[in-house]
Amino acid sequence: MPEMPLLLRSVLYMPGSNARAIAKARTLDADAVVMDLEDAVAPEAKAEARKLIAEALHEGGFGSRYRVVRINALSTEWGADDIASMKGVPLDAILAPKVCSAADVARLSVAMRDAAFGPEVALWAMIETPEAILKLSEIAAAAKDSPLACFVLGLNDLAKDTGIAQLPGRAAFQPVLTMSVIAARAHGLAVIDGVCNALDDEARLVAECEQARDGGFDGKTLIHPKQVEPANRVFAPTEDDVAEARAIVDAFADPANAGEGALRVNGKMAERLHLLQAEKCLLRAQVIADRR
Ligand SMILES: CC(C)(COP(=O)(O)OP(=O)(O)OC[C@H]1O[C@@H](n2cnc3c(N)ncnc32)[C@H](O)[C@@H]1OP(=O)(O)O)[C@@H](O)C(=O)NCCC(=O)NCCSC(=O)C[C@H](O)C(=O)O
Ligand SMILES: [Mg+2]
Repeated sequence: MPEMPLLLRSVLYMPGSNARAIAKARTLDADAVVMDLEDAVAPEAKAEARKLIAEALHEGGFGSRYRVVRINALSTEWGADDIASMKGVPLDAILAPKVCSAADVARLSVAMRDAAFGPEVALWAMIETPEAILKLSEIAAAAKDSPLACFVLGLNDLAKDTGIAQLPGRAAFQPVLTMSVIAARAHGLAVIDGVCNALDDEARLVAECEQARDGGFDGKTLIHPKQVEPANRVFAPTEDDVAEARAIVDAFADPANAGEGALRVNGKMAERLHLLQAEKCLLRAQVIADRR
């Protein structure tokens, strides 16, 4: 499985047909950028968008931002050409919409191989259909034989196909959010929350980011530059997180605790599994600090 970056707090979509947005993405603090060929691009603009994306990626300038191209589903008239048009283009992942089964993952895997993508190019799967929810485990398990490395929630499509309303708090979606995280983690995948359509409601965006962070997601997909900073802030370790992590690491490094499995650190139990979490937290905080 291709390795995922340590930071996927902010995953910003932009229409592949929008040259200005793609150019702006090079200046934004998003951890990942997703150039879209699917729903954000009109049928008559798809061919031009493929060219625009390929040129922009060849031109480069995206720095450490993880580069993702969202294709159309292979079942559409555009999917196969989308993948073929990215042959030889420098990118980090293909995001496939409406993945419904392990067979879909296998077909995407073959198409990526036919387009000569290297083993480092990941496949990200959108979880956005009722069928996918019923087969979360099967789809995630397909990572074993494919470059599948990440789930991305698509709650707009899921709302459309199920009738579940996208209300503040997302109570009716909670089981889907949790089961997506569980399935992804059971097979070592990263997992990113769906978008917040309310462009001018930062409080709602922050609430969704906090819900996703506490629910185990790595980050949130976004649709506008002004959503990047709140997502980066919410999904980053806080100063308290870092202080607690450092205390755990220091406690286990203390020769006086050599051979201990469980320690009392600042009034809480810390075991070796907490040490691993603490080390990851410090690493993430360091990467963020280095970027600044
Ligand atoms: C939603 C938008 C159409 C809003 O556009 P607009 O009101 O025109 O934006 P602004 O005038 O506020 O833009 C200000 C500047 O920022 C740039 N910009 C805007 N959006 C982006 C972006 N996403 N990435 C990069 N840069 C962006 C503008 O170009 C302006 O720049 P400048 O002119 O230099 O000042 C628009 O934001 C937009 O198109 N968003 C992305 C839409 C998209 O990609 N949708 C597809 C993914 S969402 C989805 O499909 C989810 C899933 O599948 C599901 O089912 O849920
Ligand atoms: Mg969708």
